[in-house]
Amino acid sequence: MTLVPFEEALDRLLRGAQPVSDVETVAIDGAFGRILAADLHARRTQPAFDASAMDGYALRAADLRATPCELDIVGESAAGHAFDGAMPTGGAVRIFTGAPVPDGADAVVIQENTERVSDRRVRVLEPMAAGANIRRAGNDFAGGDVLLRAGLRLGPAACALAASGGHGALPVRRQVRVAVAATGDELVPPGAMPGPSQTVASNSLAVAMIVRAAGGRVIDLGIVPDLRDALADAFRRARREEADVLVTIGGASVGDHDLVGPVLRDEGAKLDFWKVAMRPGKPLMAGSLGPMHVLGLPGNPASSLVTAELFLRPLVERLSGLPAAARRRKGILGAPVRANDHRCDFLRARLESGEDGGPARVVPLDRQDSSLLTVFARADALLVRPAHASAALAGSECEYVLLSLG
Ligand SMILES: Nc1nc2c(c(=O)[nH]1)N[C@H]1C(S)=C(S)[C@@H](COP(=O)(O)OP(=O)(O)OC[C@H]3O[C@@H](n4cnc5c(N)ncnc54)[C@H](O)[C@@H]3O)O[C@H]1N2
Ligand code: MOO
Repeated sequence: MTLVPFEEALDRLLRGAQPVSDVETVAIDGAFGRILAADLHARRTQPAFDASAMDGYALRAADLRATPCELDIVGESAAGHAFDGAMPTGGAVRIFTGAPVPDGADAVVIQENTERVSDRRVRVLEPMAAGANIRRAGNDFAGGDVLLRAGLRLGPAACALAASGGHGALPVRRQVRVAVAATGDELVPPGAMPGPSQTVASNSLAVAMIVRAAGGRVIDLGIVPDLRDALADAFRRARREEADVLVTIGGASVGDHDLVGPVLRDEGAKLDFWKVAMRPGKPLMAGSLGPMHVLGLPGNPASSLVTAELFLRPLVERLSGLPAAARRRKGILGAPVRANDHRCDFLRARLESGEDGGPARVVPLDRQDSSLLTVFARADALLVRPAHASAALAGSECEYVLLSLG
């Protein structure tokens, strides 16, 4: 197979992805990061009453014609404990932030602008306008208002608004299920000490985190040895568990033990492309196995992580029904770069803040070998060098992709 250009590969992958439509209800404290499945209406009005915005005294602005002037304190209104009576002319009610403004009062004077004359009397030092320091009922929202629109990914403030609007549970789209299999006889799980000729399955851990950052749920297929039967079993398990996406890591190249492609074909997968004109990540594989999307990531650590960021993450977002995130940004090259060949390069790079809030300086890190996690862990971004790009000097414009949590 010839190398598919990067943009075309991404486009082909995403074009075939239909968002999941199943809806479920989750308790609001578990809704962070989930996607709202329907417009959410307020079940109540907030504030439900005219509320004081300050600590001070509720009064009638018209009673302050000549200041300083003294008013009779006729009671108290605290948050959670309203003043029951009506406030007479010339009266004042001691009031605290968030407390209901008593009937008859139309302004709140902050206590710094008063002097307490006695238990029963307060002197107001300055005149004030009606409405001052009062938050009107419905100032934030009224019952029936649309608080949040379907399709929104729920963050802390949106969940707080939903709770304030009277909701304890929310309708959300079900999470996209992503089965992740690390393949290779040499792999041991994180935390275990590898024996001779072994290494730690570090990629699957990071890929799972990228899936979760994109809003997906991980089905961990563990470490699968380079054996046809074991791979076939893992792929069948992914289907049984109704994964939307099957991700394999490693075994994607052309070696005798690179069995992911052959076993996928035996299991009936249709491979759309294998090998993309990009560096790292050339042996990336994409296709489908029944209703499941299949993405075979190359095993080298940087290759796995770059392809997970650039293909898996947008795929999970698309299947979740999220709008395409614009993660490409323009920056300024922080070091000169060579002319590029036919593979689009994604160089691990550090970001430095730009002058006067301008675009960031993108500094490619020294070593770009695809096995280097030390380099990746220092990177905030991937500097994009398109196929056949000419050499560029420090200070010229460039494009970069922000990494997860970067
Ligand atoms: N003759 C050729 N050889 C290779 C080519 C090629 O075109 N012709 N392409 C190279 C490129 S580019 C890449 S990328 C790698 C991809 O190889 P595989 O996807 O088959 O990966 P493996 O051989 O299984 O592993 C490569 C490397 O990564 C380590 N690995 C694998 N899985 C994990 C994991 N889950 N966590 C951490 N490390 C992992 C593995 O131990 C190997 O060291 O192929 C080149 N070869
Ligand atoms: O693509 Mo490989 O990913 O160059 O190491």
